[in-house]
Formats: sequence, C-alpha cells, structure tokens
Amino acid sequence: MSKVNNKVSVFAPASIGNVSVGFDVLGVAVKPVDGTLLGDVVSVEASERDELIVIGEFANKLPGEPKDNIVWHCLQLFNQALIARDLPVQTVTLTLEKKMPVGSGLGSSACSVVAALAALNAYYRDNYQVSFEQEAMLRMMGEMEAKISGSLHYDNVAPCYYGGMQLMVPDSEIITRQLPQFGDCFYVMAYPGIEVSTKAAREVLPEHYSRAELISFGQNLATFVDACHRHDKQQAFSVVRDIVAEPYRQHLLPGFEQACQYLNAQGCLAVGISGSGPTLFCVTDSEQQANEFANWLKENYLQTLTSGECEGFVHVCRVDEQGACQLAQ
Ligand SMILES: Nc1ncnc2c1ncn2[C@@H]1O[C@H](COP(=O)(O)OP(=O)(O)OP(=O)(O)O)[C@@H](O)[C@H]1O
Ligand SMILES: N[C@@H](CCO)C(=O)O
Repeated sequence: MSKVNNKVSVFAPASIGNVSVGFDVLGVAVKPVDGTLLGDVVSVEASERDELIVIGEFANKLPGEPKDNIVWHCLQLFNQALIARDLPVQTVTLTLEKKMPVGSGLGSSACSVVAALAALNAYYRDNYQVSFEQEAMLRMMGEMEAKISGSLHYDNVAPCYYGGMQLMVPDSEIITRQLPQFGDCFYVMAYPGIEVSTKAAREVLPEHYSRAELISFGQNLATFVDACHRHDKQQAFSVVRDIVAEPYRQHLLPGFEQACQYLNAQGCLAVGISGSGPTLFCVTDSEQQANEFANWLKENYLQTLTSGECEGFVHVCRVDEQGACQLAQ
C-alpha cells in the first residue's frame, strides 16, 4: 500500500499554440534538445493549511499576492471537483517553480495550470487512491486557461498535458486528437525577452474575415492534417501559414518580419508566431541549420530592455511527445 503524504512534483512543458495554420485549434509541446526543463514545476505536499509558495527565475513577474496566481485558482477548482464527488479535501502546500516567462507565447500560464492540476491529481492518486480521468482534468485545465486569457482555447493546455501535436475537435467528450509528427524536425524557439499579453494580442484581431480568407484557412488546415497522416513533411510545412493572426499581430513583435524574411530565404520549412507571441518558432529538419538559425536569432531577434538587460533566450527543440510528467523525488 502506498505511504500517505508523499510529496508529488509535476513538470509541464512549453508549447506552440496555433502553429500558424490552426488558430486556437492546433498546438504542439516542445522540449530543448540540450535537456533544459523549459516549463513549470508544481509540487504538492501535506500541510496544516492551504498555501502557495512561488519560487524560480520568473517568480518576480507574477502577481505579488499568491491568491492572484492561477495555481491558487487551480487548487480551488480541484477542491470543488472533489466536493462534487463527495470526496474529502486535504489541506496542502503548493510550490510553483516559475521557470517560464509570462506573456511569452510559450504557453506560460498553461504550464502552471497543467503542472498544478496534474500534480494535485497525482498527489491524491498516490496518497488517497482518488483521481480524475484525463478528459475531466483537461476540461478543468481549459477552464483555468480561459480565466486568464479571456476565452476558452485548448491549444496550449492540451499539448502541454498530453504531449505531441494536438488538434482540438468540436466534441466536448474527446476535446483533442493527437496528430502524427515528423520525428526528424527541430523547432527553434526564440523568446525576445519582451511581454505580449494574450488578451491584448486577441483584441487586435478583426471580428470578421473575408470568404477568400476563410477558404484559404480551411484549405491550409485540412491539407496540413492530411499531410501529417500521410507523413508528407514537405506538403505539411508548405501550408503552415497564418491568415488569422500573424498579419494583425506582427507589429507587436519588433524584428519579426525581417527574421521571417531571413529564415525563409535560408530555406526553413516554416516560421511563425508561437501562440500570441512574442516568441518566434522556426522549423527545419537539419540539426546544423537549427543551430545556425538559433545563433542568428540570438544576434538578431532578442531585445535589449531600457535597463540594458536582455531577458530573452533561444532553444533548439524537438516535439515533446510525453507532455506533463511526474518528477522523481
Ligand atoms: N502561474 C502563472 N503563470 C503565468 N501567468 C500567471 C500566473 N498566475 C497569474 N498569471 C497572470 O496571468 C496573465 C497571463 O497572461 P498571458 O496569458 O498573456 O501569459 P502567458 O500564458 O504567458 O501567454 P502565452 O500563452 O502566450 O505564453 C498575466 O497577467 C499573469 O500575471
Ligand atoms: N491561440 C491563442 C493563444 C495562444 O497561446 C491565441 O493565439 O490567441
């Protein structure tokens, strides 16, 4: 029988929302090839009363009051779900290690939400033999992400939780389906070190799109999905184009247009805005090219703040097939 009050820690990875071709309905989890943990970690352990401790490189970018942290809201939501099933609620200390910059386009809030809810579920499973199904967990994650960004979209939480590339389907029982991926591809992720809020980046989008845009969007996404299933890499990345958001958001991203011009001229498979930005993602199937792109982006896409500091970074990544995972204690 498992020992009661084991501490549980869960890591949840960064993700690319939209992947240009699937606004709000496509997302892919990524992990740096050098083994860096690009994502958040949440730990849960027994305590006399509920509390949240926030540590880590980006802890100072979050609201000072722990109760304004989305991780605290995750605890409230999880407890409500236990109560709804007539299950006893335990008091816990949550520790969020905030390793992800906020407003980055790397799915930072999704990392916190997924790590918190998955860690609570694992804590109750390991210590009290109580847990929720994955679909119920994903629904809670979507609800928390909506609370932060102002609208319900699963394109960060689904890949962050399940791993791989996820396509959201309009079926509330299933929510998402995994798309086959190209194992030889590298995703170069360049976070310039400035903040773009998802809410603000949604407000710049038009209310309406033309019939021609609608047709191109549907055709590109359908072609992409078909090509993934046929393992046709060239066809898949040839339609990774953003009609919905990029034309209206790129002015929020200094140097984005020039970076796209350069990377396209060098023959990358695709380049676009990760989520709502400002992170840029670029795809290639050559490791040498991935490293060259990473060096170029370090020199040309990272921003120096007025303080003279640069908080940006670049990582050469692969698709993270695992998603959220429990860490050994
Ligand atoms: N644990 C948390 N992690 C991230 N943001 C949080 C957290 N708790 C509260 N917040 C607040 O939620 C908002 C998150 O904003 P936003 O959705 O733009 O960021 P993001 O999740 O990093 O974006 P993206 O999904 O593009 O990476 C910020 O105002 C931030 O202060
Ligand atoms: N798909 C959403 C969130 C991405 O992180 C957007 O682009 O606004």
